[in-house]
Amino acid sequence: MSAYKGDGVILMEDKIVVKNLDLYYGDNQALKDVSIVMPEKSITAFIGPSGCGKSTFLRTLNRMHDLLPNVKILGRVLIDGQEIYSPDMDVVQLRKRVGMVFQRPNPFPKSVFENVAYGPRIHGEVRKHRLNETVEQSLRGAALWDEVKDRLHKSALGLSGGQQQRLCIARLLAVEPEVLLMDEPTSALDPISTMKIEELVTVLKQKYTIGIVTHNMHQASRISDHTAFFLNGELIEADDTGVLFTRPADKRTEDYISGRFG
Ligand SMILES: Nc1ncnc2c1ncn2[C@@H]1O[C@H](COP(=O)(O)OP(=O)(O)OP(=O)(O)O)[C@@H](O)[C@H]1O
Repeated sequence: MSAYKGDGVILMEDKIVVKNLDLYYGDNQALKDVSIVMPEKSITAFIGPSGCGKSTFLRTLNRMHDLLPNVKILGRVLIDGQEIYSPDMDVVQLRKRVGMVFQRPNPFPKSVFENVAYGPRIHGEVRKHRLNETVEQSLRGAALWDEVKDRLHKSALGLSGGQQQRLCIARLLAVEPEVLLMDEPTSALDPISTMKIEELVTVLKQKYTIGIVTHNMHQASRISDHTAFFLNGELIEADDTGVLFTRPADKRTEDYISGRFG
């Protein structure tokens, strides 16, 4: 993996290609000329000190900023070669293809079943047997089925934090996404729940392209294939995780991963 520079050839296995991306919140530039590729069916971790733009970057990949006023975005984001900021992009379809989970699990105050069935329903599925199948497959896919199969019609808010986070992942899987974005998905969880999510993520990469923001460098080195280091809105370095953590090319990366700042 490399930080994408210039107009080179886009490889088939590059699911996401970002070129010269700038993002401004009003006058504050939060992303500066970011160019990177995210290879298909692999995990890319985004690391860097607080406020360096990791979450902002992740949110550009499914146009989450569309919902905020005063945000200006320049540059290009391509998914499967398609410009996601093109005016004819269907944003509802984009968010189905590129799903996101957040730091705090946010299930709806509905049953486990209804949480997972929600997405397929809003995309038009009404057949009961199809919904049942999708809910079961998605919960299995999120390694949650065995824990909830006897309480499908009870409130999702009665689940533990770790179970709620896996439910949020099941909710994404139910609409058959291609890319899963995770913004510090384990930072509110205990070590056992964290381990279960980490195991799950490494299984999910067989089918999905995954981007994960983490403050935990052990986590990044344990689970990711590629790591990107951000500082003050700039992408300083992106490389295979093994390389970035052992032979970083930039002194600032080395200082960060060795704990000298951040
Ligand atoms: N909705 C917003 N409106 C205005 N400025 C914002 C908004 N969200 C983030 N910022 C600013 O953009 C910069 C990058 O923030 P961002 O949350 O992307 O960083 P981060 O690396 O994810 O931080 P953390 O690790 O603390 O979550 C910061 O200066 C932040 O204050």
